[in-house]
Amino acid sequence: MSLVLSDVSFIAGGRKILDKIYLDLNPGELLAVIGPNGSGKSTLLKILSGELKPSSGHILLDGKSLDQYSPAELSMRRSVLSQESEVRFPFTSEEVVRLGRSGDTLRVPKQIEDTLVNRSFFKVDLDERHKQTLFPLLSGGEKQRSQLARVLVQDADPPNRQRYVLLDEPGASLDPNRQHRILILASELASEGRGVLVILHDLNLALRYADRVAVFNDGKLKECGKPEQVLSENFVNKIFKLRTIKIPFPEGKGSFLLPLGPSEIEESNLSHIKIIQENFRKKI
Ligand SMILES: Nc1ncnc2c1ncn2[C@@H]1O[C@H](COP(=O)(O)OP(=O)(O)OP(=O)(O)O)[C@@H](O)[C@H]1O
Repeated sequence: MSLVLSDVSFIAGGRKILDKIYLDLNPGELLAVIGPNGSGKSTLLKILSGELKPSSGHILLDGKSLDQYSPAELSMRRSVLSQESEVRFPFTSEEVVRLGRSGDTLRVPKQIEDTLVNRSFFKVDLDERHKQTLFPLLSGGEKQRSQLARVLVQDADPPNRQRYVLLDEPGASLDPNRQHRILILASELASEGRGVLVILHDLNLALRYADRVAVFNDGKLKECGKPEQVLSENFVNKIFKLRTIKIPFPEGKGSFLLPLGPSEIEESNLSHIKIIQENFRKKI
């Protein structure tokens, strides 16, 4: 049982946006997808969710081709947070969240739906005031958390639990505290048995929370593996053109990447950075 991309390419506007991708998302894991702007991450998510059809290749959802599922069947198996989260209608935040259960196959008695809605709002740290606020009047971070609550509300208790949760930059508008909390929430969803894919730009969130990281560049999957192994200083420099220092936490509890600046910085401007780097290394 998994969500598998096999030899998937996507061509649009005369360009290969995704090039022969093999990737799987397994129940119980948090997979971070990272890569520079325009590297194909959101396109990948749209293909995995069934929103876009690949130009070639196959997608298998629990052993069956994705296009053999009806939209209603798909909505019971996977939930999706896309990058675009604007709502143009004058809906309250609560009305937007309830849309997450509007599919025929997701209908439940009102009392159960209310419990799911309240639980989802609680998980994303939104209260009664936010619920009743018109969506367009919410702050950017509140809109993003409402949309995440809409994704969470699609999920029910076993046996109707979603198998796969696909999140495109869920922390993009969030403050640093909430960025961590969203990743903790994503980890919990994974530890309850779901396969969770999260597109991220913060390499340190990937290092800290992901079980695996898939790195895209120019439409190609460059690496996929344990974040600690994949995200070396050299690799990050090569893919993101970003100089970093990798600093280990004590007692082998992972590490984080200290960003120093774009690799285009002239060597002569790096003397102070080299001193910081040396000092760190001496301390550790
Ligand atoms: N339908 C399309 N027609 C033409 N070009 C497209 C189409 N869809 C995506 N692209 C292009 O494909 C590239 C990858 O887009 P995508 O949104 O997948 O990148 P991304 O890695 O998610 O970027 P970001 O980090 O900026 O969100 C971009 O250059 C985009 O303009």
